[in-house]
Amino acid sequence: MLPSSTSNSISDQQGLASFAAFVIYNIFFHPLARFPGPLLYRATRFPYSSKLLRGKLPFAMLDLHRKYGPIVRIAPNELSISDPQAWKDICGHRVGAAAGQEENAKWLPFYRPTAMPPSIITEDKEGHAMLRRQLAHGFSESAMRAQEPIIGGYLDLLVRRLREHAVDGDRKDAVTGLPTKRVLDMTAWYNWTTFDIIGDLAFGEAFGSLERAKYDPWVKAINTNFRVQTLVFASKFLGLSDLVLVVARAIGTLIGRKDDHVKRTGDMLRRRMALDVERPDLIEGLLKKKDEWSIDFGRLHMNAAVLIVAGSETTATLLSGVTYMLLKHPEALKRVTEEVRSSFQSDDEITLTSVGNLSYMLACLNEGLRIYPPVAGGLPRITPRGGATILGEFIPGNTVMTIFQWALYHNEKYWTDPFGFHPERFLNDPKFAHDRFDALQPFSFGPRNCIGRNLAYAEMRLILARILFNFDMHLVDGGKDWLDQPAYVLWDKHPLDVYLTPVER
Ligand code: HEM
Repeated sequence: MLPSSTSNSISDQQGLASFAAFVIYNIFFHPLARFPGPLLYRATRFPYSSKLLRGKLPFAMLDLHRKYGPIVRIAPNELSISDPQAWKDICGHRVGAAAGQEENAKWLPFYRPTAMPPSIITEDKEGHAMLRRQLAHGFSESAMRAQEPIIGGYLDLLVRRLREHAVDGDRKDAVTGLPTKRVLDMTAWYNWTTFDIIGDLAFGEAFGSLERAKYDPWVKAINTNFRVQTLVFASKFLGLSDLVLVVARAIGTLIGRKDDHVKRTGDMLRRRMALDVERPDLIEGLLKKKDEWSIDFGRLHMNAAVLIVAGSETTATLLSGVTYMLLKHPEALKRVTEEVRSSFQSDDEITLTSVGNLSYMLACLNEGLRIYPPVAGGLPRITPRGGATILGEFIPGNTVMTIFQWALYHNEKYWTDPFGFHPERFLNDPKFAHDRFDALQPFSFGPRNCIGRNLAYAEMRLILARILFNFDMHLVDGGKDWLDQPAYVLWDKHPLDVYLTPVER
């Protein structure tokens, strides 16, 4: 029998040899070998995983696309694709030249790195089509009109709570003699607002965050959960068993709390189901025809939870980003504030219909979506077994393909001054005539695009209009670059500290 040190060294050598063979295969013989990219990215998934874990992947993609062009091999089996046409080719409806072609499915190791039931986001084509049909009514124009009073109630509450919190009634400023201003983290306030709204629209009751001016623990856990999912996904490729262990423990502790959350949201959903009236909310479509098609409570619950996550964090992120960009650009802030204040005499004139006329504010929101897309990271798809044609190139089967929004929106090939905040680019300013507006798809594209797009725009316009109408805003730490944040799939947002001065009328 060999001594254990000798057998270890033999197995070490074997391990090394098979790793070397794996690397050589990836670089020279893999079906993606002809695609350009840095050697280390083509050879292994280490550089990708390391950037992903540090929240730097979308930024790294911009550098790679500048150097290698629109198709870059960023892992042995993955291409990053950065071109306006990519949306149609990868995510678009299978019509025209693509008619009859199979869809590029969502890449499940990324979307579901741990065992969890499927939701509308991760369902297969048939399951997705059915859920989408059932949910469509809740997101229709008429449903949104019916939801307006529900949303309006939370916006009244937001303005009231901000007026109460903007100043410290007990302390006076030594110079002005006025009550001392309080620092408000607008990121949190936007989060509380959108979570309360979507809680009501998906479960029939709010989380009570605005009322308490405090994060609900379930909401807080969502962010942690996103990061844990990223860790699990990346650590699998890195083969870091220690890290996986840490992750597993982290999940273990989370699961302890997660059981409470699952029970709580389950109870919320049961209460909503027990309501014996039709309610114009998002979940109604799934409940109404439940008897005609089979959706069990578990799937219903999962989809309600997805509505909460998809429909709140994203909208709050964009509002935080736009607020920051406006505060950094006083000219734009002045113009948008004037637009809002000259359009309305009182809060109740700010409605779904009337905010539709605020064209400069819409341009600010669109520029915000470009500079700070809420879904900054990539959402990978996989080609069908027979391959797919993307940007006129044949891509072999089982290739992972990803569009990184942040990288696509900051490439000077498609945008004039891509890092500058220029709302006028969306108002036909000739300076930006060559911009590729078709590149901008913050809500994704095709049959699996965002079903909540109109609701998101409605919320963003209503919330921003109410804030600008009621408050003057100043950044607390004017010089800090708030946009310098880690980007995973979503952003890991810093607090956005602002002073608010209520406008008296
Ligand atoms: C600025 C705000 C928003 C942004 C940027 C955004 C972005 C996106 C993106 C990029 C996707 C595609 C996900 C994928 O391909 O895997 C998506 C899907 C989805 N979003 Fe949004 N979203 C926003 C607001 C909302 C709102 C308010 C809701 C309301 C509940 C919502 C509900 C959904 C749902 C249910 C899906 C899955 C749709 C499907 O698979 O058919 N989103 N969103």
